[in-house]
Amino acid sequence: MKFEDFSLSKETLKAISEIGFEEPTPIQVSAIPLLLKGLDVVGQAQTGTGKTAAFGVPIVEKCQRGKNPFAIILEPTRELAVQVSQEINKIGKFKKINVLPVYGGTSIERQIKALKRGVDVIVGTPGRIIDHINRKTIFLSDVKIVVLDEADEMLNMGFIEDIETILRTTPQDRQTLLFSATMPQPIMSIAKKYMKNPEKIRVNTKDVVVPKIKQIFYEVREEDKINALSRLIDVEDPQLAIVFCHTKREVDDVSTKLVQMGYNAGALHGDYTQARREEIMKKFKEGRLDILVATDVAARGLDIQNVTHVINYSIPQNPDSYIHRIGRTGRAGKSGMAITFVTPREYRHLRLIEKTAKTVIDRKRLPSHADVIRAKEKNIAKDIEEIIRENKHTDYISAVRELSEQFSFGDIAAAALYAAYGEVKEMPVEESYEKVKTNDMPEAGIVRLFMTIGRRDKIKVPDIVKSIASEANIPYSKIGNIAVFDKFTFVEVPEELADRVIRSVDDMMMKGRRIKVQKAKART
Ligand SMILES: Nc1ncnc2c1ncn2[C@@H]1O[C@H](COP(=O)(O)OP(=O)(O)OP(=O)(O)O)[C@@H](O)[C@H]1O
Ligand SMILES: [Mg+2]
Repeated sequence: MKFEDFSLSKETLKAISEIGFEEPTPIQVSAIPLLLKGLDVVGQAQTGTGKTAAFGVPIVEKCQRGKNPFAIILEPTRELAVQVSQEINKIGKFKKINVLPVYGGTSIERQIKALKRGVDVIVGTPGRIIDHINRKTIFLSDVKIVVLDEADEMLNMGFIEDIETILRTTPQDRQTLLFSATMPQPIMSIAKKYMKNPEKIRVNTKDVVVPKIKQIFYEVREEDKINALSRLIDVEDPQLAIVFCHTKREVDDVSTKLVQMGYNAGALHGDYTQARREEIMKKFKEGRLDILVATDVAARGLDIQNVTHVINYSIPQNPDSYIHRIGRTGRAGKSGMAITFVTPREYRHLRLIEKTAKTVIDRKRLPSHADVIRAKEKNIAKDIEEIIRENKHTDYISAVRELSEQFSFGDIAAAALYAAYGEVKEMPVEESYEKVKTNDMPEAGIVRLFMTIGRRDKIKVPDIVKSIASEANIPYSKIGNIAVFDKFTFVEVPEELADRVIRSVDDMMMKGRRIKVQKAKART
């Protein structure tokens, strides 16, 4: 199937090819002909599979320009109104379709001016559209097509009255279209009220979740989440990541901590001014921000290139939210990674998500501190390889030659890495660490030491471990997992360093600290 087979106008086909779409996606194959025929359609297809163009192409194709808007597309968030209006604008480029995003938090006067100049397609959020209807600055009496994008979200409790108000101002004989990746049955029943014999399209009923998204979960205690997040980011090295939190406060908290830890992170939620929301989105899209920490305001519809990872810092409340959140990666045939943090109490909820989303989420063990270091070394090696392969380094060769009269090449290279990457980052000094399971023993080559210091001692155990490491003349980065319990602590170290650590603790004891250390016994 090709776009040419839909018998579209030259202008629309030209726009599609300029955007770079080579062939229609399955939802586009099914939906476009029905929409062109003028039928009401409920379209359900997985996240990132081109639902926007599935309704966008027919709207542009059928659009007759008049005094009042021809089509109106409703979106649940401002960000989505902007994004979808941009996409319709691209599809309508050669038909010179006027598209206007209409959403709150921004100057209504400017919107009114634009509306006066004439708009063919309105893409907006319900609240602001109602505002315009009341001010008589939007007339929907000539509307031929209404789209409820993210229909299930739009028809859920919070939005339904607004949607009804808007629909009442449009003509009865309009074409009504509903699209979403999820379409729960109760919503379908509500939807029928507004539609005429809707055709139901469901693409790929077997997988609700995009199969190319790899899904894993980690068991993490609430207090350990921030360190777990930092480790995962270090090891996974996402190009762009979205971290979802449960509340606005949690978003602020997590993003602030990430920034303090040196990550290039920003926050998005509904309490920020529109200017700030737009600034953050712009930065993230341009890759000037690596990590977007957000509430569910970013869960639906957003299409941002190169989001390689979605991390559920808090497990989503309902399974549909899980599907939409993780759908921010793995778009348009790309692969992606979805990570979910689960506290022990949330296991049952996780199972419910798996069941409803008809998917399997695999469990993994959190990377250790040593894994983080290894991953960093690997990333550095990758960077170096690329620099050499692309001959980016040649301007520095004479400098190295000069230095080599005084130092070894090894030292020069390591010092250059230091200059470029800074100190090897240490584990943040906090008392909460990944839970070391006391009944499963560490990996081969790692020895677990038992120490008689714990939370009860009201000292910062990691600080003590740091001074032990320094006493033993061992870089702190070589120390692996640390698990602090009330009265004791487990510290994991490479086998060959264990004796040195024990000896240095003994030396320190002589200096007055009463800590006993011994190799933990393996349970049999
Ligand atoms: N025919 C096509 N060929 C290639 N890429 C396409 C095609 N149609 C759409 N895309 C691209 O696929 C990506 C996802 O499309 P879109 O945002 O419409 O997905 P969606 O189905 O609405 O997802 P969600 O459920 O998350 O809203 C976009 O970047 C879009 O440009
Ligand atoms: Mg969409």
